[in-house]
Amino acid sequence: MVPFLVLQLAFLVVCLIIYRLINSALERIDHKTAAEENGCLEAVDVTGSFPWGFRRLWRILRIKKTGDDILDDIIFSDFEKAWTVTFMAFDGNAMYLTADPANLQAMLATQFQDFETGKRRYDVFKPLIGRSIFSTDGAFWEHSRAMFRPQFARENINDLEVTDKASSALITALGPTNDSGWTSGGELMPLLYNFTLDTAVCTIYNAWPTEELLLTKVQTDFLFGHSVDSQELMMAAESSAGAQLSPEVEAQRKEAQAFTEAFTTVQAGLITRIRMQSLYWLGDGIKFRRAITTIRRFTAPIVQQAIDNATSSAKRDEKKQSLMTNLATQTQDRTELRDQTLAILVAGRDTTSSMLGWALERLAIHDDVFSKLRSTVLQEFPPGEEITFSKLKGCRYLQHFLMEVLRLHPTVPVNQRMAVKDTTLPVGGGPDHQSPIAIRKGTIILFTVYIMHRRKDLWGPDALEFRPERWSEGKIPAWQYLPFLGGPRICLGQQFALTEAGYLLVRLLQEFEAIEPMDRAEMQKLKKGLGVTMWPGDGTNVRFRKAS
Ligand code: HEM
Repeated sequence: MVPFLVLQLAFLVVCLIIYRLINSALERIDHKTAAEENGCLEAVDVTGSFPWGFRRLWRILRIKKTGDDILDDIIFSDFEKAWTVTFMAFDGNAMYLTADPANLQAMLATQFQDFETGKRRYDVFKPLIGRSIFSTDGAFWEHSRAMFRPQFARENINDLEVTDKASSALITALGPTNDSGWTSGGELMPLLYNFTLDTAVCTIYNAWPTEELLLTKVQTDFLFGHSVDSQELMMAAESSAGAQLSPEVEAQRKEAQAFTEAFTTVQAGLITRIRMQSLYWLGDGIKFRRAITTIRRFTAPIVQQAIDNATSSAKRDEKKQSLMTNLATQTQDRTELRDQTLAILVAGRDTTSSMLGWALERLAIHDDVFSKLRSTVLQEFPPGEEITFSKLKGCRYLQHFLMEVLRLHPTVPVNQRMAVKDTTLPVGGGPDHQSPIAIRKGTIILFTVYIMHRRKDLWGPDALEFRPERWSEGKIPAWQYLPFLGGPRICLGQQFALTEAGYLLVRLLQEFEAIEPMDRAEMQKLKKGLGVTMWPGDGTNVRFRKAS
């Protein structure tokens, strides 16, 4: 006999499901009425015969078996009929998915006030970055943006001395070469993560001993600790980095390593939180919480130091200040200083290192692009001459190469906005998909620049080919290329990232005359890893040959 309580519970669940179904049906009717009133038409519905997105979920769950790619196969197939589509989400609400430049321009710029990043982003990222530029909307976001804007002005962009040292550290970490001039090769992504963390941490916090080592030793551990496992090579790398460490520096190195590891753990934890959607709070383990504590322990004295510097007239007037000290002249709220600067780290580390990973993969598999870029670099950046921001900006082929990398591999491939009032989007409705569509308050619109950057109707029949030359063949409409998005929330670190990446590539191309994948066939598959960002899924396994 089934206990009465269980029956009551079952009854409640059934009522809840019926309530949701009726609610969502009523919403659909409302939506239709609003659409008609605004002259809007319906977008193509791709929900399919199984409601609530089960079809998509089923395909995603079977990825390992089918070998499908989430973006190229599953999401792309939703766009078979139109570039803006709608579907019913798991919770019964209508959602939209778009890869239409006009709709992106509306959400990000012309109708900016109608769309927000939404509370979910704040909830997911809260443990690490609390209330900060990346995780808020409205007045607090405006305040944050105004506070950061001067820090990202051209004269404050990247401390190129730091970028230079981090580049040298990375080149050292590639290790010695064999008799034919080749490095032993291996997975570059950990080195690239450390490169971007080094440059960002030094710029933001002025915290690590740039003179002594940055993370050279940590990087060397990553590269040689497992794969090559040669004590001799490691010692050679260490001595060439001048890394005979004093006890103080060794303590700092340990601290830097603990911070790096904690940061990596937290990034992984955030991916879990994103994937768990509304149940994000169930995703945190003890490791995640400990890592947050480590990060806070690391930043606490730096925050204090920044406040002291900003309030001491002698220190405040020193020419070279960390970003944190500059911020501390505007607010002395410790929590805000911590959260805002960590937000910059989150926004800046994996995005830029992933771009570099893709860039090196492309150089490794396209010999012609490598040769052209290297000869351009040798001509415009003769070894020994200073590499400056304006020279990097002025090197057209280098810029076109980076733009093409971010076209085919935008490191933030899918994103979303939420309507904060009943509104419209300009295209996607009706049989020709050119009529406006009505969007109800609270609706989530997913958008994918990854798909938009690969549309043959926008980019031509060779849209999927990697061809930096396309950027010198005529003007490309601004809203069809958005790796950094656009409008008032455009990426603040765009120039920082392009300068940092350009600098490292120039240094690598000066130093090495060839780059080769460890397994060409595998690398040509260009597999992706997908989390907050999109990175080379199988790592960037390459080796370099030293210039003779
Ligand atoms: C290739 C490298 C990078 C790419 C592709 C990239 C991309 C993006 C994108 C797509 C957004 C918009 C997110 C949204 O509003 O939903 C964004 C925002 C942002 N990015 Fe970047 N980013 C990169 C590097 C950096 C770096 C190096 C920094 C800082 C050092 C940075 C700082 C920021 C900040 C602060 C925001 C938030 C802006 C706001 O909401 O007002 N980014 N980035």
